[in-house]
Amino acid sequence: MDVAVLGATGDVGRQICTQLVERQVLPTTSRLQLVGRPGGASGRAVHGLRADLVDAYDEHAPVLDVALDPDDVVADVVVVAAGRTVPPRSGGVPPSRTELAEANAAVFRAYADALAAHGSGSEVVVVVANPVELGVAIMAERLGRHRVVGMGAWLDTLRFRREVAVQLGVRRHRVGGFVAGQHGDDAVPLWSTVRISGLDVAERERAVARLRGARTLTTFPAEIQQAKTDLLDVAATDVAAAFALIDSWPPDLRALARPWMTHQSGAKTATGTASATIDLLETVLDGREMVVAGQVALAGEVAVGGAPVHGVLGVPLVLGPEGWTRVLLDALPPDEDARLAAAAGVIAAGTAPWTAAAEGSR
Ligand SMILES: NC(=O)c1ccc[n+]([C@@H]2O[C@H](COP(=O)([O-])OP(=O)(O)OC[C@H]3O[C@@H](n4cnc5c(N)ncnc54)[C@H](O)[C@@H]3O)[C@@H](O)[C@H]2O)c1
Repeated sequence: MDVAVLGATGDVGRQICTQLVERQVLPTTSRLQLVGRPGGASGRAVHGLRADLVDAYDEHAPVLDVALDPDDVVADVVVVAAGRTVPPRSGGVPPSRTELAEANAAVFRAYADALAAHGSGSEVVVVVANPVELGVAIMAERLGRHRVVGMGAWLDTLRFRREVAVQLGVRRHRVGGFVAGQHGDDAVPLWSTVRISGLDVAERERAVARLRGARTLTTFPAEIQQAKTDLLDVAATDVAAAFALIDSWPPDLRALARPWMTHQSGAKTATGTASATIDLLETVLDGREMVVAGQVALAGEVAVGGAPVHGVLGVPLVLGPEGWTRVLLDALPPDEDARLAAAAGVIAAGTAPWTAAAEGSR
């Protein structure tokens, strides 16, 4: 199986390529295509990245190949890490959400059109670039919705599991449970899906109640906004104190606040993002099925707020070699259902201007 990484020389793309090779996810007979864009800095750097990876990992590296034209992308699995990113607040005037969406919609469209025209018709696409939901919407329209998965919800899920695990004093692999919704402020930690290996139902319910206290998700959006304000305030003079402050918060808030602060610190979140992406790639490449969370284009498989969702939403799902097959979401408690409905609304509003229906009406 071959993999192509679009935006290979970006911070996230480079980490994905490095981890793919270093962790020997691909056999030496497979091909890893490093995709840059012609004319820009990445068009030059992508050749250098290839040489650097060979330098480091020649003994076990897959065949490394460079492509600069979307029409030349050939792979069984395509990772979309190309596009603009939101700079930290200290990095000048950030692009608005609309500007970011406009810029990256063009990138998503260019690669999706090329894959639709020249691809095998069976590539699985993992969207990393933001807005993840927009990438999924645009690529799913052109390539078929079951072949396209956004990885933001899986990254959010791993972060949430880690924070729950830390609080319980256990390792992350003993904690299950998912984060759904939108990647970003409208992520929805599904506390009702939390499982802790070794604990029976009653013990788990007691443990979760202890972790959550009296809070529900009703106040979660306000808590996130307050957390950001407080962190910017503290980090203005002491970044270490800002991270220490996060440690004093409950697990679901920490799961969102810590990566946000990491990005604000200037370190970015490339390593964790790449590692979560590799999880999904390993699943697809291995030919096995795994329950993960991901942003996918739904066609009514899930109902939130009493209405079926026809659009992109992060949900727990079964991922396999041909993409995602099923959503795994039982009836939710009212606070989770309401937050998920709100997230679906935010995503629908954010993707609508760039979907085929909107293009057709221009
Ligand atoms: N889903 C997640 O959990 C998650 C986490 C972190 C970052 N991200 C997103 O991943 C994306 C990449 O982040 P980064 O930190 O690597 O950014 P970066 O600026 O370091 O790299 C961006 C890459 O995209 C390429 N690129 C930009 N515009 C392009 C275009 N028009 N055509 C082709 N290539 C283009 C650049 O050449 C560069 O290689 C961003 O959208 C970021 O928001 C997502």
